[in-house]
Parts: sequence; C-alpha cells; structure tokens
Amino acid sequence: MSPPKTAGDGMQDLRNHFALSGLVHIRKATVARPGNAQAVPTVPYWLPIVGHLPNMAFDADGFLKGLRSKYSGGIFALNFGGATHNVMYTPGLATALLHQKPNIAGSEETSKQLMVRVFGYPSNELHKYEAICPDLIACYNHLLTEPSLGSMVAQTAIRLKASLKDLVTGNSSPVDQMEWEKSCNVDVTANAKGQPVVEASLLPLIRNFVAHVANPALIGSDFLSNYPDFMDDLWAFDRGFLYLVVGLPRWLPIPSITRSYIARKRNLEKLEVFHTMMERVAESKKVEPKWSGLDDVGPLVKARMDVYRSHRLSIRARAAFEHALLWAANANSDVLIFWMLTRIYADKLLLAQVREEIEPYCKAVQRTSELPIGDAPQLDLLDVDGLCSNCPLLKSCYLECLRLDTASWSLKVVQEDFVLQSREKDAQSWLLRKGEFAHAAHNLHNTDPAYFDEPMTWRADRHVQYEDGSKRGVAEMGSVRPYGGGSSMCKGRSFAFKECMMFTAAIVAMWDMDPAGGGAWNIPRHKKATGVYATSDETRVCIKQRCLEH
Ligand code: HEM
Repeated sequence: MSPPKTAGDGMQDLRNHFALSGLVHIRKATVARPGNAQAVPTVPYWLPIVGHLPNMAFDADGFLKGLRSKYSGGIFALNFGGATHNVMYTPGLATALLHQKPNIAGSEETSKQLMVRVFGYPSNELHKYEAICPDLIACYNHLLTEPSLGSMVAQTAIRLKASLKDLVTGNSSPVDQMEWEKSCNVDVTANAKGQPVVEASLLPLIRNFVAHVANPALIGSDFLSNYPDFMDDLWAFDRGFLYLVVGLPRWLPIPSITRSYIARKRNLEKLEVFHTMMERVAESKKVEPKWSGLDDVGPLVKARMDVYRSHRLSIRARAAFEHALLWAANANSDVLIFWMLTRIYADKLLLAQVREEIEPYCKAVQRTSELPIGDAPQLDLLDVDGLCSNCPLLKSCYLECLRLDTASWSLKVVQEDFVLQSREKDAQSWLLRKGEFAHAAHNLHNTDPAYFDEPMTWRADRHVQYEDGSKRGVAEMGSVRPYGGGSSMCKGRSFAFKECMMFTAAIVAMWDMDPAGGGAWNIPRHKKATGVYATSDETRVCIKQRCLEH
C-alpha cells in the first residue's frame, strides 16, 4: 500500500502514525500463542477505523487476490470500521471454520439482522425469531430429502416440458407474449437466410423463464399467476441487496437503493395477501376464486405454515420469511443457468458434444401433421436422474460455472476465543478472538492457481475424471464450495443441482442461439453480487427452434 502523496510536516506526522500502526499489526502477526496457535496476520492499513474499506470499495477483487499471494498461510485479517475480519481461503481452514459449533462461531445474529434489515421482518417480533428458527430449519428437510425433493423436481420437470416450446413465442406484442418474455426486449425479425428468429436479451429471458417454471414447486401456481410482476421486483430488490445489508437508508441519492426499498415493499404486500389466503384455507374459510388453487403449494411452504401458526406469527413476519426463501431460491440458480447456457452456446463444438451426451435423457421432437398448422415442438424425453448421473460433461459445465461464476462467502461471528486448524498434517493453527468476524472466501479458493491450472480460464471438461482407464467419466465438486458448509449450508443445493441440469439440457435440446448481429459470443463481464455473479453487459441473442427430428 502506498502512503498518502501529500507533502508537509503535519502530513509527515500523520504518515508516520499510519506507518507505525501498520508496523504494529505486522509485529502482532508474528507473536506466537500458547499451543503454537498464532495470531492471524493483520494486513497493514493507513486509515484508522475506516481500515480496508477503501481498498474493498475501489477494487475488492484485485485487492483480495493480491493478499492471497502475499499471505500464503491461507488466512489474513482485515479491518472494516474498526472490527477485525479474518478472511480464509484454503479448503482446510474453510472446512474447519464451517464445522465449528454455533456457540463458538455462528451466523445466527447475522441472519437475524439480515431478516430485519434486508427482508423486512418486523423488529417488534424479534422475540419470536429465536424460538421459531429451529422449527423452520427442520422444515428444510423437505428441500433436501425424499419424497418431497423428488416431488418438487418432478413437478418442475412437468412444467418445464409444457413451457419449453414457449421460451420465445415469436409474438411481438407484449399482450400475446409469455410473462418471461415481457422484460427482455423481444424483437421479432429474420436471419440472413430469411428464417424467422426472435431477438431477445438473454439474462432477463432465462432468469424469468426459470423463475416462472420452477417457483410453483415452492409457492404453488396461484402466486405468480396473480402477481406476474413479482419477479421483476425481486430482481430490482436484488440489485440493491448489498446496500440493504450494510443498512444504507432509502433517501440516499442512489437509484438502486430507492428501487430496492420500493420493490421490497411491493413484494411484502403480495406475500401478505398470499399468507392471508393460506391462513383462510387453514381455517377452512372461503378464499377469492383467484386463490382457489392453493392446494398445489409445495411441501416446504406448507410445512412452514404449520410452524407459523403454532408460533402465532403475524402475517407480515410470515411474508418476510417467504421473501427470504424466494430470494434464496432465485437469486443464484436462475442466473447460474444463464451462465451455463452462455458458455455452452458460445462454443459450437462444446454445444454439439453436450447435445450428443444428453440425447438419451433429454430429447426434443416435432411430430409431422397432416393439418395446415403443424404440431408444436415438444420435449419427448426429460429424465432428470439420467442427466444428473450420466452426463459428466454437462455436470462439469455446471461445476465450472459454480467455480468461476460465483463469489460465495460464508460469514461467522466468533462467539468465544478459539483455535482454528485445518486437518492436514502439521497444519498451522490460528487464534481467533471473541467479537471478530470470520469469512470463508470460497471464490478466493476457486481462482487460486495453487489449486486450479489457469484458474481464470473456463474449461468445460475441467472436472471430468476417468477412473482406472475407464471410458466413462465422472464429474465431482472437489474442493469447490459454492453452497457454503456446516449448519448454514445452502438448503436448496440438491434442488439447485437438478434444476440447473434440467433447464440447461432442455433449452439446449430445443433451441438454437447466436449473437444478435452475428460474430462471436462475448462472455459478459462479472458484476458483484451475493452468490452467483450478475452482469451489467447485455447479451442480445437471436433464438430459433432447432431443426428437430420428426
Ligand atoms: C446455484 C444455486 C445456488 C447457490 C450457489 C446457493 C448458495 C447459497 C449459499 C452460499 C448460502 C449460504 C451458506 C452459508 O451461509 O454458509 C445459501 C443459503 C441458502 N440457500 Fe442457496 N444457493 C443456490 C440455490 C438455492 C435454491 C434453488 C434454494 C431453494 C430452493 C436455496 C435455498 C437456500 C436457503 C433456504 C438458504 C439459507 C440456509 C440457512 O441459513 O440455514 N438455494 N445458498
């Protein structure tokens, strides 16, 4: 870090002071602790209190990657606003942190703050929060285990089969378009061969398509039918998410903050109506006709209803919990599918290989017809288990996107002094102190050249391995941890895996895509987000139906 570039005695004093504080931190790093546990090396900083916040605001990615090469022990400590944040990036240390008991290093307090600050949980019901959490966590079994997981996946596959032919309809008027087409600036045009094609912005198209098809397995079909604009507000909310996390107020002149607050308000109002109707159903009272299909609400949300009722939770608090669930269910997987598709379509050879691999499990056809208007194309076959178990190249694409297109961090608050040590032989142990923060920075590991050859290159088959000369490859997650770990590990990970595999395979099987205006695909640049990276670059594509078998 370079000192302030200003002359003068006063400034020199200031410089000496900051330099000294840097030295103090370097010294502290080298002092050995009882039992060989060392203090975590503190990265020097110039500005007391503010600490490393300017470095993070200016270029977080470059700053952290630089520290990774400098602090080869796998851990370093930063100062944000006077608080110590220990950042670790080796799999051994991350695992050791994530498996600490919550009373040693937990995230409960942070989750509670997030629920209030970000998702709109009413602060006057915080006394019920701790009591209800274990019961709500128990409900996540419905997302992770059979038979509920299987039934959610099967329901989603049925909806996907039914909707795929309408990914783009070719209708230029929004009145006739599907909900997912309405916010992706559709333009109906013709390609160089004079064939009709639909030009659209890929990210909004894909994430809205996935959301409209997959969310009914969680919240039932009435919710998005009655509130088709809910997803647009969820994305607006998501864009301001990080501002809400740090508690920036609504009146600041930053448009994405204001939009995020407005979107949250609208989303909570919709979820309150949903919960009012669910409560009426539970009391066997009549509901409005447009809510007559609530019996297809998914097993997880139904189980949560029982918990809300037994704890006498207000409708507003229930809405906030569902807001958090719907955000978690969409913010990452819907966007990851966009990255998978972009990267597969960008490489014609890879696209052909993926199509060949998935064909026994996912096949689109168009039947011939004697009638003047032919049958619509359809997915003849969608075997989700087959795709997940027998398509190592597609799975490797999913894993490679998780490695390179996500920036997950797991955050814990240290509740008691403890010694953190990886299980590797002769691993150095580190002393973490009560009141400090501990972050497992999974993305720093994912791009670490010590673990991945040419780490910034996206390689489709990077994760495929062949055992003992076998021709049949397998793709495994390895040390990549996009879903966090320990007790707070992502509860939707099993559903997300199947969701990403089935949507990517189905779209690839039925549709062709090329960059609008011709030329090569440009992979959009990453933009900071909470898990899977977003992007501000627009990917305009021409989409047309593949020439399918009859
Ligand atoms: C590619 C897709 C996804 C990624 C990368 C992802 C990632 C994550 C991460 C990093 C966490 C925090 C873990 C921690 O604190 O250690 C998390 C939490 C969570 N995720 Fe996911 N997620 C994905 C998809 C989903 C889906 C589809 C659902 C629901 C259907 C879901 C539901 C949840 C829930 C409920 C939590 C909170 C768990 C808790 O606090 O106990 N996620 N996810």
